[in-house]
Amino acid sequence: MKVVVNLKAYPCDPVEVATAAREVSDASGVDIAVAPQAAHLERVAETGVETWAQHVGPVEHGSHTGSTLAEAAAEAGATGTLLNHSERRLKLADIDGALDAAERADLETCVCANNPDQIGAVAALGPDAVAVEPPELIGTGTPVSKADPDVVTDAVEAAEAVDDSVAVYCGAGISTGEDLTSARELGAEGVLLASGVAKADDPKAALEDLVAPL
Ligand SMILES: O=C(CO)COP(=O)(O)O
Repeated sequence: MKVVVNLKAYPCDPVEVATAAREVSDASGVDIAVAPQAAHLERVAETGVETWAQHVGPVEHGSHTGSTLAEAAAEAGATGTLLNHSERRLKLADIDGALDAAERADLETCVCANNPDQIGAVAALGPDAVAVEPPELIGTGTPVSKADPDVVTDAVEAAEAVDDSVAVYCGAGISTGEDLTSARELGAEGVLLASGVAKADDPKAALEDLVAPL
């Protein structure tokens, strides 16, 4: 199972979370990536943790003020990127352009989507992974794997029908080892989570709990 910890714009210490993630990943052998704010990519990458951008734009070098250039994210140490997060929605053409940008910069990609139909559509664009995250469960602490397990199994089916080489992750409300195990039993190959770690009093303990059953 892959674990991607999205720090969003939460007021946590990105280096503390990244260091904890690297230590837990090293101790457990579980692949854990951290996606901080773009301005924190370099400091997070310096901890040695697998570092992802939260977004890159469908742009090349040029006149694109305020964009996140895939090459700049890679130079800062990112090796992957989320795209089309529910809080950073893109038009289909821009997802396609951002995937091209990520490929140019050699970034692993995970395209998020709200539901299984959208998962099928974005899987067709050829990302490395897709992640189904029902927006109404994001940040609630109620895991998608319990509240809406069909969303996960239907997303796995939808992606497989289009391209079975695309990994399927799920997210929203995931915070415990039990949530992770249920996600795996439903066919997910990874999870995306945020508040369960970024808002935890002890992010390292939260990560240890998360990977304990693996
Ligand atoms: O949006 C998410 C991960 O990208 C999920 O957020 P929560 O883990 O806070 O529900």
